[in-house]
Amino acid sequence: MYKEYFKFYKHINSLEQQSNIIDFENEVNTEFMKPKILTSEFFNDDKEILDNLGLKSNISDWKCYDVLNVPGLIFIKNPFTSIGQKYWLKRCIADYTKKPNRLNIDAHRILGDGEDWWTLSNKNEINLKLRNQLRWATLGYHHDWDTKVYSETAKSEFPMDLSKLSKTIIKLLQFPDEFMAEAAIVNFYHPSSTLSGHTDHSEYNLSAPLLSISFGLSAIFLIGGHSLDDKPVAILLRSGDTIIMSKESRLCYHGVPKVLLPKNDQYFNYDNELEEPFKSYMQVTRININVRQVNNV
Ligand SMILES: O=C(O)CCC(=O)C(=O)O
Ligand SMILES: [Fe+2]
Repeated sequence: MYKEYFKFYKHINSLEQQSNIIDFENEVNTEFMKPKILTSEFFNDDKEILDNLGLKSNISDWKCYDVLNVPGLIFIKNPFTSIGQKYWLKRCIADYTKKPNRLNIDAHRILGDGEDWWTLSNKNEINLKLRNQLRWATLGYHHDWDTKVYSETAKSEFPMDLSKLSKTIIKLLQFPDEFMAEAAIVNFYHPSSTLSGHTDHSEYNLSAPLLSISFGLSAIFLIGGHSLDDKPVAILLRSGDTIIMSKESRLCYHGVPKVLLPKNDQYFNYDNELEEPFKSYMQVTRININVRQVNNV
């Protein structure tokens, strides 16, 4: 079932007549989602912390939902300020892609000693091709995509700011345990990119939630059950939208069958006031930051 739906959504060209896609921009459809009430305590005490992390500091601006078809899946409608989005985008593009973090293009040996992907991609026209070759960066524990294991020998320091952001969002959602951000994958998508259905099961701690933040182009996120035979639901993710995979949903099949160009998404919300070269890169890019706790405490 999952694969058939994936194929279907991969080939759609616009959102028109796609009434099956859950779109949190529209009226809240109580059949699919339940608004989640956050207590104001944290907000009142820590407005400054939220502001420093690029998050909206008023509780009334946070719109969170439980996705009823997928128990444990929480959707947060863009909790970032416009300044916050720009900050995180630039961190992903220009900083998290530097050593010691690992990139898919490391294997191609394109970057010389002391060279980094973003600086080199912007040096001249020829290197523009390099821009499109980056698909992912791993931070903290570097996930080995071949062996699918996290190893103590393949590990670098996890960025403090991203750790703080993840901990704060998890705390706001009133999860009982403190979240330890130990591994992250930053995915870079272009309009023709897809990510096929998979489960993230390599972490030793599978009861901790997984945090997934998207920026830039909108995309269809397809999430099913614990088996590929379960019927999936399609959710539209726009810039800033954040999802938490916890409890049952933590081990559900999920993927990205479609990245949408702005002209195909009437509610495209990304207010591209970036300076070059970030601006032109983000016109054709979706970034997803996937943060995981690896170990048990
Ligand atoms: O891009 C997304 O929204 C999902 C990424 C993902 O599932 C992963 O990196 O494991
Ligand atoms: Fe995943």
